Amino acid sequence: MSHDPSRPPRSRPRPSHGGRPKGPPGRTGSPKGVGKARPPRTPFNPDPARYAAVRLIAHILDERWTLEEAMRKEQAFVGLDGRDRGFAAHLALATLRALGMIDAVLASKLERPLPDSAHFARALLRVGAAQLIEGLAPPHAAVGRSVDLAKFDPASRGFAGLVNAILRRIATEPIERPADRLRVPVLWWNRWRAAYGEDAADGIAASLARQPALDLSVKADAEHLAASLDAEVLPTGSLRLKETPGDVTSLPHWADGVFWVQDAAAALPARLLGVRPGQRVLDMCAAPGGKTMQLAATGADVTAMDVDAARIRRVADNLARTSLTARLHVADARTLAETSDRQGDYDAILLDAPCSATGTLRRNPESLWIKTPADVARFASLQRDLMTAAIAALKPGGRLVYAVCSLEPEEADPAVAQGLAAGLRLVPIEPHEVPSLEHAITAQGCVRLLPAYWADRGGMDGFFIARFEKPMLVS
Ligand SMILES: C[S@@+](CC[C@H](N)C(=O)[O-])C[C@H]1O[C@@H](n2cnc3c(N)ncnc32)[C@H](O)[C@@H]1O
Repeated sequence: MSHDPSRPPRSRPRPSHGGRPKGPPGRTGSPKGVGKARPPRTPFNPDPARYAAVRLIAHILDERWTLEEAMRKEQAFVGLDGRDRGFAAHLALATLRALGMIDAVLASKLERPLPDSAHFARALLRVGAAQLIEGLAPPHAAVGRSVDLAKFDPASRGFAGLVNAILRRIATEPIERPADRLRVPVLWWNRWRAAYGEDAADGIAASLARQPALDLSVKADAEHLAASLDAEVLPTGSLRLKETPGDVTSLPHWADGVFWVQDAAAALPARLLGVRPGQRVLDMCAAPGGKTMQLAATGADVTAMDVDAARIRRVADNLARTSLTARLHVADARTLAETSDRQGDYDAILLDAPCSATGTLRRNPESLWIKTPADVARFASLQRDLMTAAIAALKPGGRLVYAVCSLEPEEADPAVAQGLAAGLRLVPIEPHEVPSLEHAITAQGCVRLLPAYWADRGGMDGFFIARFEKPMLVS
C-alpha cells in the first residue's frame, strides 16, 4: 500500500475511535446509590505510552491486525496525545522492525516459551527487549517500567517476576547482537535470496534498521521548494526532507497544496508512463491518489478508478488540496474488460496494482509477520484479471505501466508474460529515465527497485515497474 499523501507519517498518527479490546484494567465508573461509599479507584497506569505500545504489539502479532488498524482501534493508543502518542508509535514500530532479532534474544534467555495465552506478557517482553536491544530507553527505565506494567495488567501479574528476570539479564549480560537478517522472517528472507541473491536479501532486511526518509512529489519548481523545506532534490526529481517532521501538515507550503507525500520509488511509475496534456489517461487502482495527482499535474484528462469508495474520497480530498482535477470512479476495474470498446478507450493506463506490498516493509514491518506466501498468490491472481482489463481498455498505440510495491517475482513475472502473450510490446525503460538507478533496469527493460537502494541517502520502497505499448491495428 502506498502512503496516503494527505496524511502524516506514522510517527504522529491521527486519532480515531472505535474498536476492541477494552482499555486499562479496573473500574472506571462511579457506582450509583451506594450511600457515602467512596468511588472505587481506577488503577494507576504507570506508563500509558509503553502500555499502549504493548497492546498494539499484542493485537498485531496475536490477532494479525495491521499497525494502522491497531492504532485506529486500540483505545489505550487513541487516548494518548502529543509526545506519548509519538513515543508509543515509535516503540511499536521499532519492535516490529527488529522483531526476529528480539525473539532470538528472548528465546536464548527463556527456559521455555510463554504459554500461547500470555498475550500481554509476551508483547511486554518484546517491547521491553526492543528498548534494550535498540537502545531506545535507559535500561533502568526499560526494565522498571515493563515490570510495573506487568503488575498493572491483571493477566500478566503472574509474569512480573519473569519479566523482571529476563529483561534484567538482557540489560546486564553481554549478548551477541543477532544479525540484521533476523529482522525479517526467514521465510521471506529465503524467497529474496532465491530471487536476488544473499547480499541483496541481507540488504533488504538491513533496510529495517533505518527510519525511512520522507519524500515529497511536487507540482512544479522542485528547486525552489527544496530550499524552503530544507530538502534534497533527488536525481529522479522527488524531494527528500533532511529532517522527518512529526506532522507533515506543519511543513511550510502544506496549505498551498504544492506537494504531497510520496516515496521516491512510488513516484516513478506515473513518470515512466510519460503522458502528455490532453491524453485520456486511466489510473486503474488510484487510491489514495499519489499517482493520480502526478498524472493530473501533467494536464492529461485523468480518470481515477478504485473499488473502495472510502478510499476514493481520499483521492478527492487530495485533489482538492492540491487544486488538481480528475474524474473519479468507484468501480471494480476488472469490469473494464467487459465495458471497453474493441478499439480501447485510453491513450495511457497506469495499473498500480493491489499487491503483497512487501516492498514497503520499512513502513509496514508488521506485514512480513502477518502475511504469507498464500497472499502473494492471491494478489497475483487478482493482478492477472486487472491486466486483462487494462489490455482491453488500452487504445492501439497506447501505453500501459504495470507497477507493484512488491518484492515478489511471482507478482511481477506473470504480469510481464501476460502482457507479451496478449501481443503487447515491452517499451524498455531507458537509463536516462531513472538517473542514479540505472542498475535497477532488468534485462527485459523493466525496473526492479529494492529497499536497500540509495541506502546512504535513506533508502526507498521496493517496486517493480514494466512499461508496455499496444500495437496499432493492422487493417
Ligand atoms: C497499491 S494501492 C494504489 C495506490 C495508488 N495508486 C497511489 O499511488 O496512491 C492499490 C489500490 O487498488 C485498489 N483495488 C483493489 N482491487 C481493485 C479492483 N478490483 N478494482 C479497482 N481498484 C482496486 C485498492 O482499493 C487500493 O486503493
